[in-house]
Amino acid sequence: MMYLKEIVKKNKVWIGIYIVVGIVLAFLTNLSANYYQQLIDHFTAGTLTFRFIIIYGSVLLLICIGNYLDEYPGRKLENGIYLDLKVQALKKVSCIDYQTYQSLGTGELLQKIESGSGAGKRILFDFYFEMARKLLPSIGFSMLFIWRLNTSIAYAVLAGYILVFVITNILLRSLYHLKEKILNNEEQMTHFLTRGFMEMVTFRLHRKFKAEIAHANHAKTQIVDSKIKMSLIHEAFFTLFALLVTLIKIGIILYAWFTKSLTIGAVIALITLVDHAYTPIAIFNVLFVQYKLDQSAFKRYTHFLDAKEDKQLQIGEPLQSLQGAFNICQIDFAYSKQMIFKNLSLAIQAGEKIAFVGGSGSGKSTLVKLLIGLLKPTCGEIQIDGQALGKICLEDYYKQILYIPQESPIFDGTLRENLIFDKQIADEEIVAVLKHVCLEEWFTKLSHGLETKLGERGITLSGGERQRLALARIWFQDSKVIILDEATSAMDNLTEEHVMKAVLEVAAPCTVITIAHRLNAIKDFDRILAFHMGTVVGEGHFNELLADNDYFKELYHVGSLEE
Ligand SMILES: Nc1ncnc2c1ncn2[C@@H]1O[C@H](COP(=O)(O)OP(=O)(O)OP(=O)(O)O)[C@@H](O)[C@H]1O
Repeated sequence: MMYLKEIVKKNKVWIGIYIVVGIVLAFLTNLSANYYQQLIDHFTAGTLTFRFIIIYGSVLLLICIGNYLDEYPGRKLENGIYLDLKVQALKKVSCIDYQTYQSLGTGELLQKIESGSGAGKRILFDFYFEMARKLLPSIGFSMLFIWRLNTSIAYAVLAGYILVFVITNILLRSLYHLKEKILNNEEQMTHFLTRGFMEMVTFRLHRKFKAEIAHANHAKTQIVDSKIKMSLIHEAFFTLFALLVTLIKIGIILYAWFTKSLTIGAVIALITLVDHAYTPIAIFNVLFVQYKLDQSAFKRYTHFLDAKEDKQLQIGEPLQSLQGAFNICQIDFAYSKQMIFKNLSLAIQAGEKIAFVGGSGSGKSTLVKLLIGLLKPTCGEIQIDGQALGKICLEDYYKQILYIPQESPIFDGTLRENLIFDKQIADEEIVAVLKHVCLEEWFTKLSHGLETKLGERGITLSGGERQRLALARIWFQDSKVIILDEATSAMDNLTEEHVMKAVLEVAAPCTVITIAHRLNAIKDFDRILAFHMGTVVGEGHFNELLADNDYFKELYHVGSLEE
């Protein structure tokens, strides 16, 4: 509820207006029923006046105007709340803890956000606001007018309310179970859709789509069956409810007929008022059932909003001007139970060009993620320019470093966005940089130039083009530390050599940390660290390691054979 309270606080003025307008409208609607009774009675008694018709007409006119004016705050709040909840999800992603983020599935999460935002909007807008502005005032005002006309009928209407509540609560029990089933299956459905879309090539070549469609069909059947059952239960309630209202109306007519205590106007007004008193109850019941069911969808969404955050992104010691010296002091790190580093220590000088090499799974990418603060050591400390990395404000740190990840270095956006993000840089300057990364010719073929859309994960580019584009960012960012995780692995040898030369030139004053599998690419690096199962098993310049280190020699020869 904390998240909904925040939204209420943000929109308090409009919510206030919306509720007040609703209450006034509920009063006027019931008042009009009352005037209608008097109008009929005056009419039959021959005492109707022009003044009375004007007053009655004015009330009806005010209702029309009020209903129209009500639309503005109504639509503003309805759409605003739903979209605010979606924005909250993006805000959450911006500060979520990296390991928690890794444990989330895209498809299921998207469905959770979609269902949760809709549920949150309905909880506030369709339930709480409707209750405050329409249902409670309507019930209150109609009961008041019924009471004034006849107290016995008012008691009968109240007894009906109690009966309706009892039935609703019985129905809710079976509906909960169905709703949970629908939500689970809807999340599964989006999961199958998202993964089918993202893994199209793998699934097609492994002929997995048949099984995938069968899974999706199973989820579909479950959703459809559960939704039919839910509708049937809802409809059964409505039928019972319509019967109850009909019985009360017949009861009023019989009562008036036997007792002769009511005028024609009063009978008509009572029948209208019973509708005014019971329609909100019928609506309330639908909304209450929906509210209870929405709570389960909203809880699944708030579970994501409550996920662990990386507090260090905003809070921490300020980091002034970065020099780029790292000191890794006796760190331990494990992924759940898999120990990756035990008591690892090493130092990197400011301005040093250092490469991490080693077999697959030896921990190179994990170390890099520890150095950029995405992962946190379970023990020990990483220092940057003598300051504990675990205590500094990461936003300050990220302003001064550049990291090019192994997976998907290009995001869904234009070429310009992918190169300079939100900076303002002249086109000529951007195009000039493309020459350094051997993309000049490729660029001239683009029909939309810098505004060319690159597709999800840069799907319209070759692997080597993606990597060269990502490396071009080095020219646009004033970084003191550049970290590259296999940033040239998809390039041919010639292009790799040319691009790396240009990168090392522009990054001459910076600390450069790179992970490389192709060892020829790091011949000119100041120092190479060879990793094996989370420990450093070799350290030195390329030629030294090739001469003295068996593990490095093996990596080199196997790599050369592969090439
Ligand atoms: N998010 C994760 N959760 C659990 N285990 C992980 C996770 N990421 C990596 N690992 C495991 O940690 C170990 C080290 O992985 P890491 O990616 O650091 O290796 P690497 O040396 O960079 O390998 P490669 O050269 O193949 O990229 C591997 O055994 C890997 O399976």
